Amino acid sequence: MAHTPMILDGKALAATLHDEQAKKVQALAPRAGRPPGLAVILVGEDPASRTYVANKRNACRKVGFHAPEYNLKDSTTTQDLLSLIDTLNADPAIDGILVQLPLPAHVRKEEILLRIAPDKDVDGFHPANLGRLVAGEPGLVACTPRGIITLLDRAGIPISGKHAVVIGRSVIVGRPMSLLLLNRDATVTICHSKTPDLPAAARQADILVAALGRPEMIGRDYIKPGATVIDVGISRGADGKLKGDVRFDEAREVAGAITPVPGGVGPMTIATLLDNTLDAYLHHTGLSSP
Ligand SMILES: Nc1nc2c(c(=O)[nH]1)N[C@@H](CN(C=O)c1ccc(C(=O)N[C@@H](CCC(=O)O)C(=O)O)cc1)CN2
Ligand SMILES: [Mg+2]
Repeated sequence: MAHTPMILDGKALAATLHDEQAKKVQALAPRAGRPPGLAVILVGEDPASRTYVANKRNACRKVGFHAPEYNLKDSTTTQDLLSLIDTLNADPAIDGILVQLPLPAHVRKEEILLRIAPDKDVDGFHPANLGRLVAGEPGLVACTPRGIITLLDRAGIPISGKHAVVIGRSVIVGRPMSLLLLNRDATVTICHSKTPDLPAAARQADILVAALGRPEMIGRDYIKPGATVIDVGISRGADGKLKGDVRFDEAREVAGAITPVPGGVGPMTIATLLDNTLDAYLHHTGLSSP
């Protein structure tokens, strides 16, 4: 009989989370006298970024957030963006500020991310929040890795005591992912382009997180039978189809559980952005979760 892994359906879980978020907004907004507010900033015309930002704004509005959108020209300067962030930092209707990445090359990204008030940093990219994660203290955590933890938890996949291998060391995914897994008592190996014998390192994993950004690089030989495989990669092939970093058809024959692309990690990133904004809203209003 063919082996069938558990499919970790991020799209379905994101829809459930959005229902839960809408109920929380309904319960909390009358007490706070305002809904949660997320400012969504896009600079330039990158088509993928436009799609993600539209999806974020639509998700926010569906659950009842106040979600002003700032679509800025590619020629926007670092100074223009800093001024906008200062205004939003001071705006009591705004709980979270989202600056979609990548920014145009002429914008000084580090300066922008540093300017966002840490308590409104719903992407978790500010050094203050990264530092809290390193220290194992509560703070806002990057959406993709936090969303992956939620996906594992809701699927009942244990983390404590497991060996997790994270391929990729970006500040957006690989590094915070490794720390979140470590904070949940996994034994964590971080791999990257200079890791010798990457397949052998990956085969140690009970939980394998592929976030290297190389389409369909991870095949059967990287996966221990029964492992949970989380595919963070997303790129569009010449045929127009979305591809992950994992060869899904090979991986499904060995993995115990696996995320599809699309419909796995991506929708969880957006659902988690809303969870982070709700956390910031609770902090700002002094309310507790219903
Ligand atoms: N400020 C940020 N910038 C970026 C982040 C981020 O978390 N914060 N992450 C990525 C892009 N990203 C969110 O912004 C993102 C990527 C993919 C998806 C998603 O839902 N993907 C779908 C497919 C969508 C499609 O058809 O293209 C899926 O996987 O099913 C959501 C968010 C970089 N920038
Ligand atoms: Mg730059």
